[in-house]
Amino acid sequence: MSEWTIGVIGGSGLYEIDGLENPQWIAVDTPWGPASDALLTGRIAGVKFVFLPRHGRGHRIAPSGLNFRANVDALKRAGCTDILSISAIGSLQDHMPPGMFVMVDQFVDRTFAREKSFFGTGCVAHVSIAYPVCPRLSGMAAAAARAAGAQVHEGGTQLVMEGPQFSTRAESLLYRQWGCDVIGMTAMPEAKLCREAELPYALLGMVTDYDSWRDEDHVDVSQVIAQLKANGDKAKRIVVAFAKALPSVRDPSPIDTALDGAIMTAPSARDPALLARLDAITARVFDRP
Ligand SMILES: CSC[C@H]1O[C@H](OP(=O)(O)O)[C@H](O)[C@@H]1O
Ligand SMILES: Nc1ncnc2[nH]cnc12
Repeated sequence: MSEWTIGVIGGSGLYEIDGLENPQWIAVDTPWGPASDALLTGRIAGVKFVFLPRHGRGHRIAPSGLNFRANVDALKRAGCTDILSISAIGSLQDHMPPGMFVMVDQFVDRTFAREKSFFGTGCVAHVSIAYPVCPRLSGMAAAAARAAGAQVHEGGTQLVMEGPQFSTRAESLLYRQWGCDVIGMTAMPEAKLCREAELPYALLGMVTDYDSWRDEDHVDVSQVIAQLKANGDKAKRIVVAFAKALPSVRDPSPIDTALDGAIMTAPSARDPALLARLDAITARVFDRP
């Protein structure tokens, strides 16, 4: 029998969540440097939640400045079993209008200026990321979103760009030709790192704009903020509905063992300094009796 501890990463416009019993901000040190902020912990409907504002309170940190490794490590260290990421996204499709929530299930990673792995020289690992999203978590989040009154699209491919500028019209049109449905700046390497940390990950995307592909308009921050104001409370209600509907027992997920067979470096060739940094991420695989 296992208990859920749900990590929620709040994106633009979401710097706290509602309904937490006994809320406490706790600072967590990580060997990867500082996370975006302290973690807000507490319970909703009896379920343990750990909330991290992705850009920090006050939206201090730009997408390329985020310390994704520290964020995921801090959530792992805080005991999270699953991660629900909430993100503002642009739409590349007419049928995914602003105001809709999209449960993203695939990514095209076009980011280039970010640390993308906990592993490296001294401890090499290759996890599978073919299916980067946990279908169980994503399905439960979709149901919660509907229960909270949101219009939900289940499934969609997200182009993840470096930013911070939005796309040119030519880029936006190209991403549509590639078959992408939505666009954002933060889901990668977040999703990859969660898989390395053996944390099932789901992405609830709030569509805020039509990016830059339409003749008649193109995204700017005022559009994004207007949509976030209109939908931010809904996102908070979705988290509460999600907590209320969680089964009381967490059955194991295949993602809980994503590192099995993934580590290539022989025990004798592993770098003790890197192993020390990996203490939280690899605790299950290396500390087995
Ligand atoms: C304010 S628009 C661009 C900004 O919003 C999204 O952030 P998040 O994914 O954290 O909600 C997008 O990825 C950009 O960082
Ligand atoms: N059009 C867009 N491009 C990238 N990230 C976004 N976040 C919200 N809208 C976006």
